[in-house]
Amino acid sequence: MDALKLLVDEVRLTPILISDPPLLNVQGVHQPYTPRLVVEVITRGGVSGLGETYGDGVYLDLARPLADALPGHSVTDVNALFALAASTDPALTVVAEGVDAGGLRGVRTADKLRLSVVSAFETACLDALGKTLGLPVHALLGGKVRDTVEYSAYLFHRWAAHPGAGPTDDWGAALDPAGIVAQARRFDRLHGFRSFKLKGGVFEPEREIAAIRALAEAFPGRPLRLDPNGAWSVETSLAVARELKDVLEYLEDPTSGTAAMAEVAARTDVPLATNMCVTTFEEVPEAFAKEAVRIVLCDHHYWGGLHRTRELAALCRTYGVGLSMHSNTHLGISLAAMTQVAATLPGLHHACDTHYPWQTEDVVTTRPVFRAGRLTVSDAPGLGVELDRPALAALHRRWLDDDGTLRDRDDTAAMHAADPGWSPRTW
Ligand SMILES: O=C([O-])C(=O)C[C@H](O)[C@@H](O)C(=O)[O-]
Ligand SMILES: [Mg+2]
Repeated sequence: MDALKLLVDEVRLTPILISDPPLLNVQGVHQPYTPRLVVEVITRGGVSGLGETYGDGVYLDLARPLADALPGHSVTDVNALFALAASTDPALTVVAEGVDAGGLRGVRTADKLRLSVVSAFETACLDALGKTLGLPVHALLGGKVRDTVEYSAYLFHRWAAHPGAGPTDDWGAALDPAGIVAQARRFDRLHGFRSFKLKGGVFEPEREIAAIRALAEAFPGRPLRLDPNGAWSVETSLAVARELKDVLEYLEDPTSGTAAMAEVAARTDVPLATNMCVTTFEEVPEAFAKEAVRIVLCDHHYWGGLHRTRELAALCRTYGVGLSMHSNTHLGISLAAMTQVAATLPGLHHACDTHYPWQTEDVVTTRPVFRAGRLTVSDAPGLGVELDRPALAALHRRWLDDDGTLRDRDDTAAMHAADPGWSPRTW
């Protein structure tokens, strides 16, 4: 193997806007179109590797200088990406810290944003390396321990249509327990998902408890999760846990922050999971010491890539904490990366989240097919996906044509289109 062929020759960044249904969450409603960034790394050997991450302006500001700095580095050198990203980071001082409006991903820090950018570059480098060597990405991570990866259905309260213009679909509204059960039945029929996660924090807890109860009745014995993204007080969380203790696989981020999660955890037997209070390695020691969570949702976008996802998995294994996987709105490149890394994690005992079934547009040539809620782990070189260049160009054109309103995801702003006085609620 000629090592020179593994040097990065060019990096292409393509911001896109993809259609998204009017899914409701504690922060508001999904915009009709949401930004994603496609990262393409081309080696001197002429091989192209793909990665995907958040596409809002703050991510683009971090991605552009990293893309400029990467040529000349080897796609084998993924550990060096972190230092390279830090050294080329122009935005550190201007990133506002606080709660991320769109992503519901816990406290927002410049570091987390940078890791999410690095993750797409790491994935692209591993894809290029795998394609060059004729090996799947899972082989570069030490090999798969399973041939299929299980995903769960991601249920949302939702409107039938976006207010004003926007993409449409035939799912209809789901605003009550019957609507959620109908949605679950359709997911079950279409994709065979065994477990169901309901996005909560939208309506008063009683209505969401009723939706979970209705699911338990419609699908006896199936794993059920409820995730209000930290919208409840400690007492409300405990009341919900009491009501649903016999049917929940886990309760995800019922309340905000490690201290409050630890208080809930100490007073209920329902396992608590998180993708909000443990989102960085720095947050792990306190959360594990306080036994605030029994399950951490990994996410290669948050944690800085596929290798770091494996590091998180090792930590969880060490401390007897379970592992699941989080998902935000994403396309087929990220789904392939999620599946490749999930295939290598021995301690992954919960079905992974994925928004993918809600996404009708993609930049890969072949849509992955869920069978019995599972994806087969690809053994093709790299991630096993190919870029659909005309689709990428069309979605990029949409991004170019946008006047800037949709280029930064803001679920609260999207909600204001329907209800100008709306503000996020807590119970
Ligand atoms: O906590 C979670 O599972 C998420 O934040 C997933 C997504 O961000 C979801 O809630 C959304 O996009 O509305
Ligand atoms: Mg969550």
